[in-house]
Amino acid sequence: MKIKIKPSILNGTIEIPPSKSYSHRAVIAAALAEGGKKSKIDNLKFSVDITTTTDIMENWGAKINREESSLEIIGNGGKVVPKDKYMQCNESGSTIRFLIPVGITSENELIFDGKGKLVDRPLDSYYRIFSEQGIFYKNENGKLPLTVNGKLKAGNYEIDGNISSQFITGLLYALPLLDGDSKLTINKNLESKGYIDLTLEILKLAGIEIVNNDYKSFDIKGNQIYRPFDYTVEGDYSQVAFWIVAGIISANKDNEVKCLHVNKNSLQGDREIIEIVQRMGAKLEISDDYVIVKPSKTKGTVIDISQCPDIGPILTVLGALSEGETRIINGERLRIKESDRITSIKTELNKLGANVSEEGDSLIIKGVDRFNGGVTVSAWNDHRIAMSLAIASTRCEKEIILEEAESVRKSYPHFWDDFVKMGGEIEVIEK
Ligand SMILES: O=C(O)C1=C[C@@H](OP(=O)(O)O)[C@@H](O)[C@H](O)C1
Ligand SMILES: C=C(OP(=O)(O)O)C(=O)O
Repeated sequence: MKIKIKPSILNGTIEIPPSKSYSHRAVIAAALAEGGKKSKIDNLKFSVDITTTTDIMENWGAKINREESSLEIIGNGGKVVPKDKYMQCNESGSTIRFLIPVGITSENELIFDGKGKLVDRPLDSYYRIFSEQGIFYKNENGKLPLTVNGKLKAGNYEIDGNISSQFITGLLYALPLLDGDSKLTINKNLESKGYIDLTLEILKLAGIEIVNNDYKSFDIKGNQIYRPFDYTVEGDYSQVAFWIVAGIISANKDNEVKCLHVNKNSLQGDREIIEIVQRMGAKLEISDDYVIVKPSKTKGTVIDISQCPDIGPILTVLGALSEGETRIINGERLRIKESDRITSIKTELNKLGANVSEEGDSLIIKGVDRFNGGVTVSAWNDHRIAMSLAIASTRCEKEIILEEAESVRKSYPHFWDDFVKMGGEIEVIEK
């Protein structure tokens, strides 16, 4: 979809959508629970990624009743018996990396497929385990589809912590279901650590016991049983980041953007957005479950993005409109998301008139007063790039055309409705 976005001033109150990361985890844990009793998950939105995970868990034997923004699940008792061995993971890294090990906690032949950049996103950490355990797997040139045939064995596992935390989450979900005890050791630096906290929180809620040895290793007893639970998903810090930046860069100093469902005490790693923008000089009013953002003059800073990669693109927008230089460092993992987010955000913001360059895995951003706009930009089929450019458009002099605007459906399908509700002006040029 191609849309025209007119420069506009965003203002008002926004309901932040539920956390995608918590939603995946809650659906999977509830779907693995002992049968009979229902789990209920409230405040769930069916983005493409969450629908993808839910569909697979249904295929694997969970009984699922979907409402508009909630879900009731009767679990499969921790035994994965697929109705169909083909799993379409679409573009969701979380889905495929969480579910590969879970799928082979029972002896199975499974085909995992994907779309877009997921076809190439790394899965080597699992291939190494398959080779060690003699589990059959096949993929052409290292790309999806991937066929796996076998069953995981309890024992010692090792994962590098600096590629994707999603492998660790996948194993933390799978290993409790195996016949014996396991130990998962994390080599190298653990990045995206906050996501492991979310995993441990939901596993605990489902009655799964894991001993966390300071994130260096995890002891996991086998033969554990997932218990049903009721759970309400909290607001998504990766998404609130867009609205926080929208409020900060607003050209009208009397504006206010109020973001609802923002848990002050959240374990989400992207909560870092609050501290980072405050450090840059943003004026925020923070309550237990909402944040009010006032337009503020911000100053460049150094941002280590290794623990909160998903807010990298929108922080680049803020840096590009802040005084002086902003450096976003340690961004290696940004390159293996839905797009290479270092290159995609740099390229598109520079088309608008920003001054962003790449230096290794860092973004070096020299602030400008405003963007020119008046050009066509692409979302690179990446939801976070689409939303970042939408927010950037509010400080353009001229309207912009955004290609692949539909990519927001991956995590935030009603983003454009919210954008318009907040005062944004868009026109669909090509469906
Ligand atoms: O576990 C999760 O829910 C996620 C982990 C992160 O990935 P990495 O650990 O690969 O950085 C993040 O980028 C992704 O959007 C969601
Ligand atoms: C990288 C993301 O998700 P995933 O890894 O689940 O595809 C994201 O939502 O930005």
